[in-house]
Amino acid sequence: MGRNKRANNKQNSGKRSQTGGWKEIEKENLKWETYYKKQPIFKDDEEFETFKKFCKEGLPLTFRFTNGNNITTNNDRQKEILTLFKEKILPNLHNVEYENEIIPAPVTIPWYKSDENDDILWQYNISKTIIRKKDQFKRFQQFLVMENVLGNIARQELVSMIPPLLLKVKPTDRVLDMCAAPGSKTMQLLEFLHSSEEATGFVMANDADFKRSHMLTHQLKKINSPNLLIVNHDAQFFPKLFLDNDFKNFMSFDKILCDVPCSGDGTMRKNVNVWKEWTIQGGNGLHQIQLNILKRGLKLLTCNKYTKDSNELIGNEARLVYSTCSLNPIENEAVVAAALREFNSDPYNVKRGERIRLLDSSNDLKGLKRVDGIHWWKVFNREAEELAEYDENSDKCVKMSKSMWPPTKEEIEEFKLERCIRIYPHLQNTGGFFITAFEKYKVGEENAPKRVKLDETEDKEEEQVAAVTNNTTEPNLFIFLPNDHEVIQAIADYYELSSSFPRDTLLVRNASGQPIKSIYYTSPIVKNVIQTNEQRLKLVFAGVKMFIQQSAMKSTPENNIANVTSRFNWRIQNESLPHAMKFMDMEKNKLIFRTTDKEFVKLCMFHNFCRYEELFKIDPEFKKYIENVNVGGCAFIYFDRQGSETDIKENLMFPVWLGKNCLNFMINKELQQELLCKLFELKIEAIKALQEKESKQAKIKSALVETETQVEATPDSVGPVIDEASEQK
Ligand SMILES: C[S@@+](CC[C@H](N)C(=O)[O-])C[C@H]1O[C@@H](n2cnc3c(N)ncnc32)[C@H](O)[C@@H]1O
Repeated sequence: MGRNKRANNKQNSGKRSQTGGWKEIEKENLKWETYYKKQPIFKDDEEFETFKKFCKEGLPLTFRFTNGNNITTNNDRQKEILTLFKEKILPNLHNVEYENEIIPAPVTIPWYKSDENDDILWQYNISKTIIRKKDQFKRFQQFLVMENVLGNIARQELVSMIPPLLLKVKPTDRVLDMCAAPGSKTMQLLEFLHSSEEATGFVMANDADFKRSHMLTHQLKKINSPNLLIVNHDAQFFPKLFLDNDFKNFMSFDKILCDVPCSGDGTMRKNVNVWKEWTIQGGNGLHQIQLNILKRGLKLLTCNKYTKDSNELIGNEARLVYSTCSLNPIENEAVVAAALREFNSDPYNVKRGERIRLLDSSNDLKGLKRVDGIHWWKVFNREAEELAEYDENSDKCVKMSKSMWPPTKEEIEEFKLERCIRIYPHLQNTGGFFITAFEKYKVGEENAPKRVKLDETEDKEEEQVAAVTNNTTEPNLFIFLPNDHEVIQAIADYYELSSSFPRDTLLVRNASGQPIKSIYYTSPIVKNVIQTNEQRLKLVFAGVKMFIQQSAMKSTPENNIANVTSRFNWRIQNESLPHAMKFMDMEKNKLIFRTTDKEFVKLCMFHNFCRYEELFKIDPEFKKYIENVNVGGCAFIYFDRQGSETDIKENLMFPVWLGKNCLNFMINKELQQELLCKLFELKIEAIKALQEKESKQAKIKSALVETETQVEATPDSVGPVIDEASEQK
């Protein structure tokens, strides 16, 4: 059986017709074929045919092991889930037979490594349809789905992972992702930023489309990075930002990703509609906006400084990566060449001694098969007429620009477009992609980089940007709490948080500026960026939810908590617990109950309302503990797993809500599923059935609770995170 049969994904190859039947999209497009055959991209017709054959096939499955949803603290997560995959899942994927052929097992991709692990990226040449059909894949599929929901595995097209890798993000970098939605590359940028324990930089993810910037929020909030900001600007006019209230010097970005909107003809293996919709005008029409975004990125990029004598870089390297999922030179080399030409001849840049150039990436990503960028190409108008040169007075050049044409001989020498990277589907069975890395540089600075003084009057581009990005008048919904706020004080006292707990980076997301429902935390630099640029930034999202006011909490005579103060009903969100734990004395904190008993944890995790009597039977120590803590508040069960035999080796701590007679584990459904699967080897179907049953019982119980005025918190209140909109009301 050929690759075609296995990897072809029927799900993506058609569209419902109006009569409701399934209509195959024909994988042919004569305009596309003629256009690409005329470009100097493929060696000969034979190579084009191979390329086309691959374009018609579905993509193999690729998946990457990430550092999980506690991106700031959980560095062992990647190793742990990877080991689980290699020991428990992978052996079942060897020698799988389908239609009398053995499907080769997944293989690792050598050019994607983390500091700790060499084999974090895997490729499996099999379609989703077969995976769903065949029982042998069931466990593998469940594993992928579950770990993906939990943020431990990222499902992303192989070639789409290259641009963030070439940016070489460090934990100290200020990173801007100019066109970020849906966010798969931003996710990688955050992984790199958090590759060491203390990230002092940040990632700002931007998208011009309001809805898509919210989609970005949905994708990225699950990884809980306090160093992330999501904003909503047109990248062509991305505002200049400042730090530390120093309004004389603008803040430049050390790493910028320009993954611009494009015709997407490198994605036709996945998006079959490209076959139907591809036109010459598609690429031509995007050229100018792509160039504008790239030029704006280059403007905002930190300038690398080199010593005069030895030409050595002073300080860290800043870079910008430009990428598209298109193979069209008009969207790629033409944009890159135009940016080089325009930037390096702009009097403003010349006066400041700043230039840009392409970086040589040939030694990066060893093992990745690639082709050099091209120096010339053919330009066609929407009528498919080949045009030798630009003529602004000609009707044939309507809606075209001079920058679409190839560079001159001298420019070819200077631009080094061969440094661009082209990836074709047939090179290593992937989608198509174009990537190149730029640097902005200045020679002759002996000392540490100086900040650039603004001189707006000489800068034409800034005038344009200022005209578009008038100060935002929207109310600020991201308000930092004063560090002596009484609620913060009460929370710190209740949880016995040490004096080093950072109280000054806690914020609320409502116009009143008071902690109504949730309190979030950010990194110090994110706070700085938000506060200094309140008037300039259209901020959509920042902050990791840390404390939540438990709404089910009411004070009644029956539950013995008649005089509850606010401190009792603020619980710690599970995802923020590892961060909070850094400021707790794990030995002495009286809210922590330690257990090594798997059965104890199992019982707690199995039931929404786990009765104390049952737990006392398993561990009599728990009775003493309960007598010493406040009923009606949040506490913790610490599962000490040293020397444990099961898959998860790390110790686990869970927030629990202590009711009068029973407790609730305050973890979400997905984590509950993962832990029940891994710790107790339960089948996912059984867990889901159990969750449903418990949820029904919880509802009945809640109703009873109302009538009996016996207050308990239900894990339903943990469930879906309250969205900002509802909170802002
Ligand atoms: C190729 S996609 C980006 C994919 C993304 N980098 C990822 O890996 O998930 C291009 C994105 O650019 C956004 N976009 C289009 N025009 C834009 C503009 N002028 N400024 C900023 N974003 C823009 C689109 O909404 C779209 O989400």
